[in-house]
Amino acid sequence: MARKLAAGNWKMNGTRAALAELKAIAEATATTDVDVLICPPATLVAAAAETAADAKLSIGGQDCHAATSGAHTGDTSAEMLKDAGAAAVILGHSERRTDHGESDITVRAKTEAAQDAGLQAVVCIGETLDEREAGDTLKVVGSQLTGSLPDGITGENTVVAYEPVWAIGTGKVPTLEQIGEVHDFLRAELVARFGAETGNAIPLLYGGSVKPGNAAEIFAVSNVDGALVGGASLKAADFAPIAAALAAS
Ligand SMILES: O=C(CO)COP(=O)(O)O
Repeated sequence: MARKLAAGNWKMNGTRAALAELKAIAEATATTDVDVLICPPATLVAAAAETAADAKLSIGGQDCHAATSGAHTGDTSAEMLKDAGAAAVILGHSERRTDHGESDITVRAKTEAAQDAGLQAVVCIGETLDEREAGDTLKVVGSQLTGSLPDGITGENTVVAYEPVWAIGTGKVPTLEQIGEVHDFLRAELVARFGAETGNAIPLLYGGSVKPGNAAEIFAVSNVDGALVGGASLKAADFAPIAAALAAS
């Protein structure tokens, strides 16, 4: 069985003032019986890790470079994130695949770098609306999964997040049947490639317009082990009920 994980992706939102909200999230989820991860922008990782030092909540980055160091202006290595107090890093988010042209090969190299640095990799995949309407969803996410995950991963160092691109920040959510179809498929693919023990231990998150009002029904879908939450992770009042719904599922 995979562990349950409520993860928040703050994207490019938040200055030091947002640390007060992080504290509120840590307090509001302190006794919630699921893993909780918040990924603030890189500028806040060190301060966030200090803020959450005594909390069970973990802090993660939103991207890392595949190299450990070197001439890569503007980039951050996995080792640097780890050094700043991060426990995890989101990789291959559709906004990075689109805005920065990241391919599965890039994401796979970053995933290896993250794991070498001792970070849990939260690897994101998901189809566009055109791909869904063409009936290609399983083909697309299957190929992203195969291409983005390196060999030798474990249920501790890897999380997979299914985020349909058309559901991100739009308020549109796939039907529960559509989510279930993809998650069951991903689970089967993971088990086929990594074996039953590892394949069943890798948490499968759903992401895309998860809110307090729809979280419980999404968490009831088979092979949904948690959520990667964008907008609703910015406020404790929204995020804490989502984590609570996961704990109750
Ligand atoms: O992209 C997401 C998380 O990585 C989802 O964002 P929203 O929850 O704002 O739709």
